[in-house]
Amino acid sequence: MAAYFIPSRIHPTAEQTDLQTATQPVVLGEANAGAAKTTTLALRIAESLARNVEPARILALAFTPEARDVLRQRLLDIGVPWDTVNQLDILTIEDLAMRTLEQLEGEPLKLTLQPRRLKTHVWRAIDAVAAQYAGRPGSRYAELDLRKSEIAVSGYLDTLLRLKARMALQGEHDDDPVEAAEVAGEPLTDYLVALAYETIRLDGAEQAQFRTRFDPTYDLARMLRREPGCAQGFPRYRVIVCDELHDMNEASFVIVEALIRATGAFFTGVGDKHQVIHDQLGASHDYLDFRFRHAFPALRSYPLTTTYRHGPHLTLAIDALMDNRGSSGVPDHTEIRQLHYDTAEECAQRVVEAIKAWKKDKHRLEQCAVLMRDRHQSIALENALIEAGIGYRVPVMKGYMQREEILFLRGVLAITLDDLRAVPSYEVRTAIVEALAAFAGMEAAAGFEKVKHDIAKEPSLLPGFFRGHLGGDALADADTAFADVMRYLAEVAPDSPAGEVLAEVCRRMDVAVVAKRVYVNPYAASVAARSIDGFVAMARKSGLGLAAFWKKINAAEVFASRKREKDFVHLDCVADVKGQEFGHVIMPYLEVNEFPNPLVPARTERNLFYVGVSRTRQRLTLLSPTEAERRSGFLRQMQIAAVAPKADQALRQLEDKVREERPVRLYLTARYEDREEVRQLGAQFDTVRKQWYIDAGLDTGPFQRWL
Ligand SMILES: Nc1ncnc2c1ncn2[C@@H]1O[C@H](COP(=O)(O)OP(=O)(O)OP(=O)(O)O)[C@@H](O)[C@H]1O
Repeated sequence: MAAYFIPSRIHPTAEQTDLQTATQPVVLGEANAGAAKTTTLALRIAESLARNVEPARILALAFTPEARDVLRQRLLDIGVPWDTVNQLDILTIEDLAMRTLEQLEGEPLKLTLQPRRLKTHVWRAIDAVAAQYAGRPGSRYAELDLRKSEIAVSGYLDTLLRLKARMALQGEHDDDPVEAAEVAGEPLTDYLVALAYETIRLDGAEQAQFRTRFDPTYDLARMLRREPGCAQGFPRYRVIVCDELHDMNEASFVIVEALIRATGAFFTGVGDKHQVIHDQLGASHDYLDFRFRHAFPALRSYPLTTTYRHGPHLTLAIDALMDNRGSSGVPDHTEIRQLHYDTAEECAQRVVEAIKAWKKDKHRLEQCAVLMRDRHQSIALENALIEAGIGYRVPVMKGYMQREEILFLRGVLAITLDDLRAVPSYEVRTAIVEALAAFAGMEAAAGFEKVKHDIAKEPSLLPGFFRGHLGGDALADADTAFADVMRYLAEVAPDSPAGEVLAEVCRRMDVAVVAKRVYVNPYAASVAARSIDGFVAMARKSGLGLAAFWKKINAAEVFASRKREKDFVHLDCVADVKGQEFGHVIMPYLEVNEFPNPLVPARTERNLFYVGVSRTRQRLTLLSPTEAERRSGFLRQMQIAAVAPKADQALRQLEDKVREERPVRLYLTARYEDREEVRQLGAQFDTVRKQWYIDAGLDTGPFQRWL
């Protein structure tokens, strides 16, 4: 079918146009990375606008705020004006759930985000399970393994999230928890704790007493399951689209399915099953593979196989990695550079060189992204960037100096030197006090909230508070590790070597163990412990005394947090840049035990690596150890050299094809006051792009001044 909407900038492929103009009520697009899923969804929205659907009756959904922003950008890219984009509802599923619950409950939703603040609820749940089941007849109950350690709490919270994401916490086996746990595939203890936790959270009432991340989605899904009539409260959308279906889980599916049925809207979803990286949240390719088809038997699937993000050299290497069969529509040679290093610092130096080479080739720095597997890797990278005077932005992941574990060590320095005042930002001073309290295990102390702000306002109170609280008379008796650290610091001279002092603090505190208590999740704790190691190593290497080191990091923070509109590179974790793209992608630390991370399932790691490399438009720089045995296996799997001849050939064919392409319409620069004149000459008005145009075959002579 001919499209009503013609985009600016791009020529859609036949596959894209088929999806843009599809007439079936429920449509899925199955694609490879960069194969224009989001762009095609934008085309689908624009097509609806061109067919007179009001913007306010269109809902565009994504799973993450980043993906939501990319969708907005793609609409602008294809020529939908800013005003129109602003009238559309472009939301994450969690945004939609929050908005719907707020309407139903009549008050704003508050979320408790840090896992450690949920710990007391988990402990109460454990006590409740012990009271209810211990000593109950039945061999399964005798095996209950109720522990309150940090690792156990973290395990319970992980299970809880998995159960909620999969909507596996209630069901037909409610009266027999043993069977219910078995069906859910979780240990009985975890299942019972999860049930008890939810009883506390909901406190017998419908309205939750507290909520954390994902609870809004889960609560709305629960409500829709129990009372499908609630769905009638959704706005009367006529068109719904959903991006990144590979992030879908059962709770989100319940919401989307209810939305489609209640509104009768036309639905289009797109996804790429190789981009499933959130298995923890119950994401699975099942939704793309069969759940939608099962719920909507008339569904029609459309493939999207051509990537427009990069040329054939990278496309074919990605095909080799993923065992895929995509092709490229970009007639450019996407460069893949490989560099090697021996140490973490050398790797960071290579990153700086790669950025400088990009700049020297006259490209913009903002088009360059350094994508890491994990945030602990950023210490060496940030230091190297600061040293080289290269501005950077850390959009999702905070810069290392503002991460809790490092704020704790900065707090230690501030106490020792009695110089919290040297930290210019009020927020950072507050965060330092919070981090100290968290690592000292006293963040829940009565009145702490007020004290925190008092100290941030009057920094000279800091040493007195932490020493006095656990010190003074109490200090002599206190046998906590933190009190021991306070005693040690009281003896330390300001010119003592910073590296040695911090190492001693970490040793006395046993920070790896403390990190487990603070972070609860073992994986997050291991990343934090590695960050701490990196920071201490950096202090050692600097050779500076405490006072000089303190000055250096505060100056570095001022450099790093300067607001920049241009001349900066992006520094982020791969998992946080899904949906985005960059001219130059640099991937450091591609080595055994870093990427793939051995704590994560192999398939998820490969998908994550694929997400990283597929963000590239023009140049990909891969950094791995000089020693071949230490290199990440993914590099070999890409078969970069082996696919090059085939890629050269594909590139030549593409160059020929592009020469033959002709636009369908020519858009004019005519303004409002020219409207009668151009209309009489035969021009037509595009109501979506709000521009005059002529069909390509028309004589352009009379229109020269508007072309
Ligand atoms: N027909 C086309 N011609 C030229 N460029 C296109 C075309 N369609 C899309 N593009 C461009 O291709 C790039 C990738 O598109 P898009 O972001 O929509 O892909 P995606 O499949 O959603 O990516 P991912 O899921 O990997 O984030 C964008 O820069 C987009 O502008």
